[in-house]
Amino acid sequence: MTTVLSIKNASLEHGDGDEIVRALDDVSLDVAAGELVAIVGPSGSGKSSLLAIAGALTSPTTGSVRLGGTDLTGLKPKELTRIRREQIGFVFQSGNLVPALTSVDQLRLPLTFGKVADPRDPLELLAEVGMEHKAKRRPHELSGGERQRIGIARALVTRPRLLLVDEPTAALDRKRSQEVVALLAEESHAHGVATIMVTHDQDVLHHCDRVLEMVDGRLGPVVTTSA
Ligand SMILES: Nc1ncnc2c1ncn2[C@@H]1O[C@H](COP(=O)(O)OP(=O)(O)OP(=O)(O)O)[C@@H](O)[C@H]1O
Repeated sequence: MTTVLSIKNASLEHGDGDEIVRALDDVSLDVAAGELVAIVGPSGSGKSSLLAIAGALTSPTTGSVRLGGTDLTGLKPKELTRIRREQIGFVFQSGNLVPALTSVDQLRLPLTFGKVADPRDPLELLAEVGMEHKAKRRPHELSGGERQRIGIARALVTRPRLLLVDEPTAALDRKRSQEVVALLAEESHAHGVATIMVTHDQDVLHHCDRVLEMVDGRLGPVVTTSA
């Protein structure tokens, strides 16, 4: 299987002098094309920090991050911005949609930020996530689960290699949570997207190909959950 993301021995420290917080401590993680990896762990354990280095939002203090064979550490901010736009999709807790835009326009928006080599067709993608009948709706006319589907579709419209998902079920009931994470698994498998999902939701872990736990900045196999 093709490795899309390869994090090697990454540490991330915040602050300086006496106030140093080690948010990531010697973390290594490979994620393959088509794989959905869940990261669980207590609050403050470093999950968001892991998404930040995987998403080229922050460089690790030590160690390396490679995406599609390119070493991100040492690239200039402008190059990192281009890589984020072209190769990485982000999905947030509550969809983070633009209030004034219809569903189909939410998907068109990322295609207006710069040239996209091989975009998905927004209407086809809406249909794939089961939302074609709500193409003209604005976010306030959608349920939480529907907004999350649109957020996922928007993140996929540029055909990213890597999808980073932060607590996608935080605002959803159990049934909608299942549907949203099942959709993430389907999309990752069908389109060869390497997906990392941070979650507190034990009930959705069975949709994931691997579950890892972050504890005090260190990443390892799950020891405290039943998954
Ligand atoms: N910009 C920053 N400056 C200083 N410390 C930070 C900064 N960002 C994060 N931290 C610290 O790094 C550690 C890891 O934080 P992180 O946000 O990655 O945890 P998390 O597992 O995502 O938490 P949560 O589940 O609450 O979102 C925490 O101790 C946090 O206080």
